Amino acid sequence: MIEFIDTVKIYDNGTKALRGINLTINDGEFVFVRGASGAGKSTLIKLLMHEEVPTSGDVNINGFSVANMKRRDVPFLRRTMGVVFQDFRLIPNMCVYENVAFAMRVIGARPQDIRRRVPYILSLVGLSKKAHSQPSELSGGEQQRVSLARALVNNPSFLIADEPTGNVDPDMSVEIMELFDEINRRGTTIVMVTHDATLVERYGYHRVITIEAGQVVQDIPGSASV
Ligand SMILES: Nc1ncnc2c1ncn2[C@@H]1O[C@H](COP(=O)(O)OP(=O)(O)OP(=O)(O)O)[C@@H](O)[C@H]1O
Repeated sequence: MIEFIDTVKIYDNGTKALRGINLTINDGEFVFVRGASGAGKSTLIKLLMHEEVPTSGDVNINGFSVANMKRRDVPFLRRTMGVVFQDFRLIPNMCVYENVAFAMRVIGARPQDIRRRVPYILSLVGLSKKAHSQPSELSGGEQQRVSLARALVNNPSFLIADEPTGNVDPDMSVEIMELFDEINRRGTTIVMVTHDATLVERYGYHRVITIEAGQVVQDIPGSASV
């Protein structure tokens, strides 16, 4: 479960990015977070990842308190989440397989687990045939699927996606969204930031939270008919 409790974030230059956010995201939910540029969406994500800490209030993530967390616990928090960015952030000189395997190596996974898990995850995102391609040889949609595979490989309890369809064409966006939906059906909680109103409308059966000037101004619950 993710809980924002009176969460305020004021940056050092005095910008009030979040002005008291109260939100609960339950396990298994799929939540869109939308809002205009500068509304505070990235700040919300940075708090989830402990890249920033709240100025006051707290964020509780699966029992971790972001405000009171010790530095040595941050890697454990990050292992509970997978993150997908708009710009993919793949390692350019590694093939698809290696990009995904690397995410397991850095947390000390055993080689035999890596050999078993990576092909499974690549098949889940439909990229088995591209395992030995370099990122530069892939389309935007394929690169985003690698980034999704990498985010999923350590079996996170939730996925954060920051404009995951921002750099792919509309057909690919639908493909990527179908994958996120499938992953959510398998039980992973998803928090997806997007500007894309068409996408939100199309997948309107998910919860939609709107942020404006650092506050939640609308919270439309999802329907259970997924
Ligand atoms: N490191 C920082 N230092 C100072 N101000 C910041 C910093 N990061 C963000 N801000 C400010 O905080 C506010 C919220 O920014 P944030 O990046 O969270 O918005 P956003 O909704 O993600 O916008 P976008 O859709 O453009 O990415 C903005 O006014 C922004 O200028």
